[in-house]
Amino acid sequence: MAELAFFAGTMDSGKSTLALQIDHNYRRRGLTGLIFSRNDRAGSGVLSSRLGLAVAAVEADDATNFWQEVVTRRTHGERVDYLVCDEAQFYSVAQVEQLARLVDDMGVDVFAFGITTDFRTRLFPGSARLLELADRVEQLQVQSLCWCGRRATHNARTVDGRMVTEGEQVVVGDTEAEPEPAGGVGYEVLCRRHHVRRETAAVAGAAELSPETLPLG
Ligand SMILES: Nc1ncnc2c1ncn2[C@@H]1O[C@H](COP(=O)(O)OP(=O)(O)O)[C@@H](O)[C@H]1O
Ligand SMILES: Cc1cn([C@H]2C[C@H](O)[C@@H](COP(=O)(O)O)O2)c(=O)[nH]c1=O
Repeated sequence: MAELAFFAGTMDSGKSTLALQIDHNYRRRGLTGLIFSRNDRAGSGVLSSRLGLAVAAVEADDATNFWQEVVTRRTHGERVDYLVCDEAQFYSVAQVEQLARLVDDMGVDVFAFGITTDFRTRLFPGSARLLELADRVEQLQVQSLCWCGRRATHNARTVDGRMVTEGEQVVVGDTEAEPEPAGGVGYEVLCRRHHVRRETAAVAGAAELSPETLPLG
């Protein structure tokens, strides 16, 4: 039975890596899939992992109709067994509904990957619809950590190391640029406690995990 699976996690939790692995394993077994991404940090038409791997992807945008993409290909004799959909938080509600229809009416497996909430802890519309419609929601097993050592559960947007709470919902960026480009936007994953307090690593003066702050228990 085909399914719509949503793999959710904070930034930097290994979603794109898992997307590449799933695609690799399905391809090795002779299945044929399509990879979609939207606004990947590495540029347009690519799905990239921080582990260094990247593959070509179809760039989704506002005009993309996933249902039509598959119908057109199948009409031309192409096989489409599954879709890998990265950065799915940026998909529209209608696009997520197209993905669900592909599962139900065409038997296409859909693996979607994305962050659930934005820098203000609000659900992205695409992620909200995925949570509502998915057959299976999986939290990533790799824990990303807050500077204090707790599991990171929230995404903070930073400017000059300080957490900001105003701005557009969508601003492409990375957690790895340290410090982020002058005046530019960066991201940092935090536990809820430090997200609420707006306490980033820079504000706390924590360059790395300290044994004194790390709750090892
Ligand atoms: N140099 C490295 N060595 C080992 N693992 C790394 C390295 N750099 C990044 N990673 C792993 O890659 C993960 C981020 O993977 P990625 O797929 O890019 O995340 P996401 O798509 O969720 O933002 C990190 O949590 C870490 O586990
Ligand atoms: C929190 C938050 C993130 N983004 C952007 C930043 C990145 O480009 C992607 C997440 O990519 P990742 O592969 O999961 O690291 O989302 C955003 O636009 N708005 C936000 O609030």
